[in-house]
Amino acid sequence: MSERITSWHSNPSVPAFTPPPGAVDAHCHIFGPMAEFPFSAKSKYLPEDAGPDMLFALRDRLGFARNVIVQASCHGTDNAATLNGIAKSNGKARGVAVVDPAISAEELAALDAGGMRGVRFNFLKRLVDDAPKDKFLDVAGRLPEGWHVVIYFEADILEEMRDFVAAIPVPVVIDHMGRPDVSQGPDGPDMRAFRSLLDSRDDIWTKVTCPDRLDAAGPPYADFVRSVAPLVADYADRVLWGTDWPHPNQQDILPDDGKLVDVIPQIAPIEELQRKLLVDNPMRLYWPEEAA
Ligand SMILES: O=C(O)c1cc(C(=O)O)oc(=O)c1
Repeated sequence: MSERITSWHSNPSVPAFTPPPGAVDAHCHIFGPMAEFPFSAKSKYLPEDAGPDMLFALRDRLGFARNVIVQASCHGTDNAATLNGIAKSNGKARGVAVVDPAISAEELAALDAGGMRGVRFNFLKRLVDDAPKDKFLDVAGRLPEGWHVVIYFEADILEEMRDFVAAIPVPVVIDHMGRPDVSQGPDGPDMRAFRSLLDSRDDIWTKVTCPDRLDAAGPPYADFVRSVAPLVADYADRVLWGTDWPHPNQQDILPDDGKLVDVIPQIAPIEELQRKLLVDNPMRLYWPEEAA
């Protein structure tokens, strides 16, 4: 792996939709800068730098107030770049860490002090070499007070994930809805299976994110909208939204973040749903001490 890749749009449009005051971009990442925060030797991609200043400029351009920075797989289990982003945010960012399951209580406490509020378990073979469920469960049982687990998996292994999800002793957030095939529509097998997983516990949340990854037709992402809008309506108190900037591995697409924001009023057509999705829900999970 030698060539560094750019996976984000250089000049995203200003969205037509104005997010409500206090809106949280609850899924984004930081890459590097590499000179200060080298990428993991195990990373499956080598991105150009996309550091905190770029993230905060995008936040402001899109009309958001806060970020949840999810440790990207290219940084492995060294959370320094993500912690640096949180530290530079003036309290406007919190994070989700990726950890070696053997992490000590002291190291977990340091991540908590640095603004981390969850740990991510990634099951995508194209991103990580292994995903040891037994070790993940061990660390899930030792997390700091108030933390949750974020899981990233694809629809083809949803059935294999059920027992694991059931065994997690803290709230669970599922990235990108477990990547359903949205061309099947809201009542297709992938969405039905995903809903039954959500129904298995009342503390499973999900991110209604990544139309660019899930809907190959591109903007206005009609299949994504028709499949996801009913989910937002039915699970209004358990959905989160994020840009996914800088869109790891999307170098062939370069999603326009303004257009991604303009999907929000289509999946959450009324103000109450927009406020829950963008403010109330992420505040409960990431800034509970400030939540209404
Ligand atoms: O689908 C992906 O390629 C992807 C990768 C990462 C990461 O590298 O952490 O995070 C995401 O949310 C999505």
